[in-house]
Amino acid sequence: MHTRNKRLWRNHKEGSNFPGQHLIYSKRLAQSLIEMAGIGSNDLVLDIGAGKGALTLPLAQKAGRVLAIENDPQFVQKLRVKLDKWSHVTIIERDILQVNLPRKPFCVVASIPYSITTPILGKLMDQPATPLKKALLVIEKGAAKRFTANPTTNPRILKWRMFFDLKMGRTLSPDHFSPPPRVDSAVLFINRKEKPFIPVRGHALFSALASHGLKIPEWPVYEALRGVFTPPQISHLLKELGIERDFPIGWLSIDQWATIFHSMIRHVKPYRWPTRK
Ligand SMILES: C[S@@+](CC[C@H](N)C(=O)[O-])C[C@H]1O[C@@H](n2cnc3c(N)ncnc32)[C@H](O)[C@@H]1O
Repeated sequence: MHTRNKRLWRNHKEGSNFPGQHLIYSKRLAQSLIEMAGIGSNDLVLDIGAGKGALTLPLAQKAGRVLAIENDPQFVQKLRVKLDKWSHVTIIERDILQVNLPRKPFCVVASIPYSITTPILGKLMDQPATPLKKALLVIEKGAAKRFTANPTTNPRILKWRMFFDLKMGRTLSPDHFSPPPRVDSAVLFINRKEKPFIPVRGHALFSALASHGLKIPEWPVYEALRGVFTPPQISHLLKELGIERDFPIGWLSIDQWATIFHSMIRHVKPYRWPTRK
């Protein structure tokens, strides 16, 4: 058997029965992902779904501190053996969705379980006060496209993008993983904006505004926001946005959403502001 096929077969046999355990087997790929992430010796880095440590070990060589989170006991055992001598690596045997995130600034470099991609991203970005600096995630390519689409009609993604830049990087074909997933994967970069588009304390109000406005994304902006802005305020807003009266709300850019939010704070009486149902 060809060496690579042998390795694939061995990994396949050793892998547990849980779906989503598609392990990176190329050291070169792991190394290049970590280089792309730009991790340095002062960084605290989370490896979410550490598996057998494909990313954890090279991360340990670069980062100041690594938290490797993995909920499969067999993989955790392997991680403990592999990372025994690295005292700045902590292995956390838990479901990532139950883990308390660090209170000080941290980065993430991870090839995550695809089935819980949105909950993981939510955990990292729903509360913009969470001190996430940046992340490089390997996720399903379709999901990476959805999170980075412009425009987006998803209020949750819109809110994330008030605080973070989301960019899609290189595509990774299934043969980069063992066992290979059925779909292409891609790198997703998340970087905290130097200056957020809206203040952190306004994030819940922004969510309410975006959910209210995007109930029917095909609606024109004036129609979709009628319950919040008065007719004269809408006319003023359309000028500020540089759009025609019948422009569909679902076509607005991230910047235009920030403009709507600021215009609401400045001109609309608080009793008219939308609240999250
Ligand atoms: C796509 S694999 C990646 C493994 C490793 N990072 C690699 O690249 O080789 C995802 C890993 O997440 C783990 N995992 C799945 N659900 C998890 C959860 N809720 N919390 C923590 N780890 C989880 C799986 O056991 C698996 O090891």
